[in-house]
Amino acid sequence: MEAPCSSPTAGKFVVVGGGIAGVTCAEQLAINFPSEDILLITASPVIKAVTNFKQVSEVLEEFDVEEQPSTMLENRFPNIKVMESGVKQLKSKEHCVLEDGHQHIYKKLCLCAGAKPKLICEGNPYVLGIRDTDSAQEFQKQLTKAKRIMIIGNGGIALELVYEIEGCEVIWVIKDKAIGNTFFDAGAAEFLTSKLIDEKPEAKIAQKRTRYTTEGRKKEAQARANAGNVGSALGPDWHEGLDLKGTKEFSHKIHIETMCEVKKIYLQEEFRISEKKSLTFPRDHHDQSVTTDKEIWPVYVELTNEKIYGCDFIVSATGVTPNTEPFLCGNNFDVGEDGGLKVDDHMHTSLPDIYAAGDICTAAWHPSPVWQQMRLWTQARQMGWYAAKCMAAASVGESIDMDFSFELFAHVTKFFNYKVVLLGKYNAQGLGSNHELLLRCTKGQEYIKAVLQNGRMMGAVLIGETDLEETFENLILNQMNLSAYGEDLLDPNIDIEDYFD
Ligand SMILES: Cc1cc2nc3c(=O)[nH]c(=O)nc-3n(C[C@H](O)[C@H](O)[C@H](O)COP(=O)(O)OP(=O)(O)OC[C@H]3O[C@@H](n4cnc5c(N)ncnc54)[C@H](O)[C@@H]3O)c2cc1C
Ligand SMILES: NC(=O)C1=CN([C@@H]2O[C@H](COP(=O)(O)OP(=O)(O)OC[C@H]3O[C@@H](n4cnc5c(N)ncnc54)[C@H](O)[C@@H]3O)[C@@H](O)[C@H]2O)C=CC1
Repeated sequence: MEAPCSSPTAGKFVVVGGGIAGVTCAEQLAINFPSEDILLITASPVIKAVTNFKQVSEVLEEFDVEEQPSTMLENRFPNIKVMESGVKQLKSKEHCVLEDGHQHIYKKLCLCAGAKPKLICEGNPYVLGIRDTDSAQEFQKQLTKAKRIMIIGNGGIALELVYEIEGCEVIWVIKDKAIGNTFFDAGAAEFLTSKLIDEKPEAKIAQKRTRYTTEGRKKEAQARANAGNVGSALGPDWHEGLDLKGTKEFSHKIHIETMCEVKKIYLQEEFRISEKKSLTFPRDHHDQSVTTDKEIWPVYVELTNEKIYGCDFIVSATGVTPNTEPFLCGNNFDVGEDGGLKVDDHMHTSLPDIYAAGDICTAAWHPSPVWQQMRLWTQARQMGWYAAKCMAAASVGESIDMDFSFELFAHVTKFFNYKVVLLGKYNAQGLGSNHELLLRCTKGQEYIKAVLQNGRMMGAVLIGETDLEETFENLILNQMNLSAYGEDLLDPNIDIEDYFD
């Protein structure tokens, strides 16, 4: 029987989760309270550290991310104690968390347990999700033996995979008309699609963006997390250390099935008995076939458009579900529609002294008109940092204003080897039909889209080396009326920065 939790009077600051949100939160608490002990409980054997942080503009930020043994964090902050263990239960009334045989009383708790892949089908060994180092390595291992895989989903992971995978046929199944729906509209999708058709992989551009490394990861820290425990989410450039090659020598071989979903998955024997017919890989006339019509596959997928394809395995890149499970039982949290713990504008959940940050939480405050939550690395850092500030202020009876980073959504990343900057309501999310778009596109070079409403800039997509991010960021933040400038705003012959000086 479990020991009951004792009185919360002697509690400390406790943070759960060693991903970017949890580590940033613990670090900030350690700075704010140098004479207090901060306990970080994490299920993963390594922690994530933000290094080389650079504020590129008022809201855009760049940093590298390193997987490090937890001792490195403890050395940097002697008042942080890291415990490698999965929290099994939360007793919010008693201010107590329980992990393997131990209980920890908190005065303030921040839950940063991240999220896990939301798979199209749980428990099927041929359906893989990618989240942490282990799942990425498993995927790579399977890929080395694969002739054909199927990727389901149209977000960040799918976009990165279809561009990086070589030597393997890829059938990419998307619910939408165009690729990359979580980041792009159809115009940007078309601009990017031409990259997939290029046979020769080009030299990667030396473009700085958030980088993911495992350099600091020591051997002993590579010990796998206990069965059932989840590791931290991968992040920017996670595929760079992985050789994403199938069995053959060619670059991209991608077939996209649009506007459909998975109807049924058959294992080999099940499919044979069904006497259904699968399709060969669609190819154009000068294409050398990789797989033959006679191929027998380990798994077959029937799509809602009635087409059936066989493949070696399926990647379900279909979004994430917050890791709330161990915390919900017996605790009456307000939970968002996406399954996250609802937090207010001070990162506080609905229960006393419990905060949440990063992928596990659902922003339930009234946001700035040009900010939205997306489960991203940068937001995990910002939320972890701000949650710590709020916890610190609350513990001395104060309150602080919302951090400026929540004023404007800003994300820098790289897709198909292009720098991609997304600002504000970059896809006119929630703006209804009352908005206009200004576009400038130079094939193979840049794609610029500005979203305007009532003459004010509400968002932008900048693909390529446009150098416009800072100017656009300012235009969105200051909400200047741009009606008088019309299309000049994107005229390449006008130096827009001078324009607004
Ligand atoms: C393949 C991939 C590529 C990505 N690429 C990008 C990108 O290019 N740009 C970008 O901005 N974002 C990217 N993301 C998203 C980004 O990685 C996440 O949004 C971010 O890392 C979330 O951080 P987090 O700290 O909230 O959660 P996580 O990193 O998931 O960390 C959660 C932590 O909680 C621990 N934990 C879980 N349950 C428990 C428990 N019960 N007890 C104790 N500890 C527990 C885990 O071990 C882990 O340490 C990517 C994600 C993936 C999967
Ligand atoms: N460069 C970047 O910024 C990257 C960010 N990420 C982040 O990592 C997290 C996980 O990435 P993803 O899994 O790609 O999530 P995502 O949220 O970006 O995309 C999920 C996609 O799956 C589709 N989908 C959902 N259910 C489906 C179903 N049943 N059938 C078919 N399609 C379905 C959605 O329409 C969407 O296109 C996200 O938070 C994402 O933002 C991931 C990779 C790169």
